[in-house]
Amino acid sequence: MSQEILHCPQPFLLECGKTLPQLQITYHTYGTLNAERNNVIWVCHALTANADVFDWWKGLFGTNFLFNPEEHFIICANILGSCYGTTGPLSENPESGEAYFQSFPDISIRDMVAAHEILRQHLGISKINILIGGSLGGQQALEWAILQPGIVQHLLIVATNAFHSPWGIAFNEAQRMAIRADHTYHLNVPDGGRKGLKAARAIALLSYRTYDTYSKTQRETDLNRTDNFNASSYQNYQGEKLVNRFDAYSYISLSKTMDSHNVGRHRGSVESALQQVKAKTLVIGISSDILFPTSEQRYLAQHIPGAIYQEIDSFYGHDGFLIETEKLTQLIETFLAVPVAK
Ligand SMILES: CC(=O)SCCNC(=O)CCNC(=O)[C@H](O)C(C)(C)COP(=O)(O)OP(=O)(O)OC[C@H]1O[C@@H](n2cnc3c(N)ncnc32)[C@H](O)[C@@H]1OP(=O)(O)O
Ligand SMILES: N[C@@H](CCO)C(=O)O
Repeated sequence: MSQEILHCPQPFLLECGKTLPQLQITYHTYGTLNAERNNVIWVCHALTANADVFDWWKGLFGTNFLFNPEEHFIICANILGSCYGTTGPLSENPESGEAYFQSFPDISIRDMVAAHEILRQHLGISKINILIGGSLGGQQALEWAILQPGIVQHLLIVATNAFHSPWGIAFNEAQRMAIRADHTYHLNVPDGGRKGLKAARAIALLSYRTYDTYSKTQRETDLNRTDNFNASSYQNYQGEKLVNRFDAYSYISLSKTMDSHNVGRHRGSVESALQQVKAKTLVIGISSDILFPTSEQRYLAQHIPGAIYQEIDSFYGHDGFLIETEKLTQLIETFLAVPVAK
């Protein structure tokens, strides 16, 4: 595995019309590009993950797993706006000499893809054999396959959508309200908004799991308890866990990126945008996903030419895309066994 940083000193024009004076992209690679240059797997990560896909998507990625460095050249870049080494709200704005914090400009999924494109060209990669992502990662992968239809050969998208739903936006807004209600967020300091972020993650967890997951994992065994329930402690623990590895400014920036995801923007319609995809596409839904319900993936498969839809029956809800790696492996292996039509 190698971790690298690409420094791009040129201004980076964003979809909103503003410009970042410079860009830094942190990325990981695993394995080596083969002589035919046809073994590239590019992973687009979700909201709070990072470039180390072997750490957060174990079971699908890693030695002895389907996507392994012996066979494949695997690339994963930290996304624009995040806090794991790529330019984001805590990066220094070279024009002011201070971190951006709330002044970080609005970014979009297309901007994230534009940053991936810079890295792809820097690495001299002309074809991506497999482009994969779940959730916000799937939104990027889909946009990329529309923007650059000639480059992606296989598109694997999980628990994602063509445009973010009012339901999803409402969840994100509730989380941003929690962060903005924390007065420290408005101080524009690196640990500003920690309490708000903790509450935001607790809200988000409700959309990543289900009634049944909570009933099973947080069930009370003490009949007489009237306070300090397991479910409460779990919400606090999960909030604290995120606060210890993420910041509120990146969180708000990335959640707004998810809200504005819409492949139809400036393309006439969502359906005609999806028609642009040339890659052989597998769309996977998760039966218990309440955040990105399976109707969204069925819609994708209906409008992406030749796409195949498969569903994972999972107990875990939306985060099943990170957990159900055996089921994902089976579906993907079967899908890849059919060669791409020439
Ligand atoms: C080093 C890193 O973390 S890098 C990871 C980067 N993060 C990502 O990429 C995001 C993607 N990952 C995720 O979202 C998650 O890790 C998932 C979905 C894969 C798994 O979720 P988890 O939070 O691990 O599982 P789950 O919801 O079952 O929670 C288990 C945790 O809650 C704790 N917990 C469970 N019940 C309770 C409770 N009642 N009270 C307090 N804590 C509790 C467990 O002890 C466990 O703690 P641990 O994470 O310290 O081991
Ligand atoms: N659990 C995921 C978000 C859901 O897509 C993450 O923290 O990145």
